[in-house]
Amino acid sequence: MFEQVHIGFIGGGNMGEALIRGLLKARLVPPERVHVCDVSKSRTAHLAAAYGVSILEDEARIASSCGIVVIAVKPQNVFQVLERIRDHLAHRPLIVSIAAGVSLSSLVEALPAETPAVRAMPNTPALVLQGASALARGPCVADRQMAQALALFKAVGIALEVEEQWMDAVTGLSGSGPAYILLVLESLVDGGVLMGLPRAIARDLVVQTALGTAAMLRETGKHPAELKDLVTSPGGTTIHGLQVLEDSGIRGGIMTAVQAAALRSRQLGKNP
Ligand SMILES: NC(=O)C1=CN([C@@H]2O[C@H](COP(=O)(O)OP(=O)(O)OC[C@H]3O[C@@H](n4cnc5c(N)ncnc54)[C@H](OP(=O)(O)O)[C@@H]3O)[C@@H](O)[C@H]2O)C=CC1
Ligand SMILES: O=C(O)[C@@H]1CCC=N1
Repeated sequence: MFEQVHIGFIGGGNMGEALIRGLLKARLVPPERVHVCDVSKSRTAHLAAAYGVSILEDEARIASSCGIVVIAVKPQNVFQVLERIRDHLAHRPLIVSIAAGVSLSSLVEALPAETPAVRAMPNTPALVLQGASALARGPCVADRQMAQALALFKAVGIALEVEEQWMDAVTGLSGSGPAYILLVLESLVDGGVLMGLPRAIARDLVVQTALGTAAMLRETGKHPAELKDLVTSPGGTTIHGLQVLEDSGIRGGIMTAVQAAALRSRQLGKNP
């Protein structure tokens, strides 16, 4: 699907690197067909040394050399990038923006007529090929191009096509989600340390408990509450821990966190 296709990244920060590393690890394209530009010279030096990708000096070179251009700069910098590349898109490359909140209509408006554009929301576990991405297609994206965009993100985890109306919710849930889960995992490790466990042992136990629980949820297809009941013996240890969490309002807190992040995504689209 990607024979001869060159993939360019404008912005090689946290997320650009996660995608690049994932794509190379999945052997979707060889490093000589991955091109990156970033205003930070320390970032490009790091990416060239770590992954052997090609570094191009500016956004225009990426746009004119690549069949797929991933825009991986902060939302605040997206329109400056589009302004710089718009005169270098005569070959109609596929533009894939991963910027939170930036809508398809604003992308299409800033690009030459009929430039195909996809809005995507990946997440950082792409770094280890366990990402969760959702993609919404713009009006001029051919089926073949959408299949390529999906394949790009499927190389680093799961990728679903959704209607654009869901992209802010996706951003608040799976885009930001790794941070919420890491906060919980960090707290669990600290709980173990509080009870005297050596930190390395607590960490190993927490990581495997999280992986095992997620695998159990995926493989059984059961409701989380049903699996939770399996852990929770009458009058046992777990119910005492759960009561403390319920008293703390953790469920509402997590739901409100997803809502706040989704609303921030919507707001970023209007005023980055
Ligand atoms: N981090 C995450 O978990 C996720 C992020 N995203 C989205 O991905 C995008 C990138 O986020 P993230 O990787 O975290 O951000 P980073 O700040 O880590 O990376 C962006 C990089 O782009 C550089 N940059 C800025 N302007 C330009 C330019 N004109 N040309 C080339 N490079 C430029 C920045 O340099 P400098 O720092 O010097 O400005 C920086 O190195 C954002 O839009 C974000 O919404 C999407 C999903 C998940
Ligand atoms: O915090 C952010 O804005 C980005 C978008 C999703 C995850 N990180």
